[in-house]
Amino acid sequence: MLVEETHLKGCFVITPKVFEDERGFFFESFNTQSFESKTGVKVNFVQDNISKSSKGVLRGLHFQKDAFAQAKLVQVIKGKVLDVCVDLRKESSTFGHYFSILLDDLNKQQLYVPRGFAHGFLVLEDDTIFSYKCDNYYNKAAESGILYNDEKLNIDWGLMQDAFVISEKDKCLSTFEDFLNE
Ligand SMILES: Cc1cn([C@H]2C[C@H](O)[C@@H](COP(=O)(O)OP(=O)(O)O[C@H]3O[C@H](C)C(=O)[C@H](O)[C@H]3O)O2)c(=O)[nH]c1=O
Repeated sequence: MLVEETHLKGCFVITPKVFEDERGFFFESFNTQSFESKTGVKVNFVQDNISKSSKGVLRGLHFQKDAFAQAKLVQVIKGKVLDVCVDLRKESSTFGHYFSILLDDLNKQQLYVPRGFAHGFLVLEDDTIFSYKCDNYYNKAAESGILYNDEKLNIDWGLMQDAFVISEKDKCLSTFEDFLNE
């Protein structure tokens, strides 16, 4: 597997080694030993999530607060997304900066999003299945987030601006300014 650190420290793009033959393909979607040796990050994932979305759905930007913060290893099982993570670590030199990447079932790439980040994705193909591992349990009371189109974050979501499908909850998320003043 190839591991490349992004410009956001601790956030990695992982390209697994895929074994293809006349039957199809095989790859290790996670291996603790390989992950830790290549990233230098010790992680203990405790929860796996899967969501299915239609084209145009935008989920995020989400994070869990404080002790309930989650690191995530995200990937697309079927379809394609523009995946985005935002550095919300106030001591970080890239605080407020984001990284985006196209994840799909062809490149089979994964993104490791450390604790202290907001995460979201825009779905670019119908019936996209998104799967991710979390290193902390879901805690509804600790859920928080930032508006996907926050002016200060200025995330480039591409050309589909008017066709997004967004939950009422996500439409009411905080601005980055509000997050700063919390
Ligand atoms: C996240 C989560 C949700 N739920 C329940 C709560 C709701 O009744 C239902 C749908 O939740 P929500 O609308 O928050 O799902 P997403 O919008 O896909 O949220 C996720 O989307 C972005 C991209 C993320 O990175 C987060 O992991 C996560 O917040 O599942 C659970 O039971 N467990 C969970 O871990």
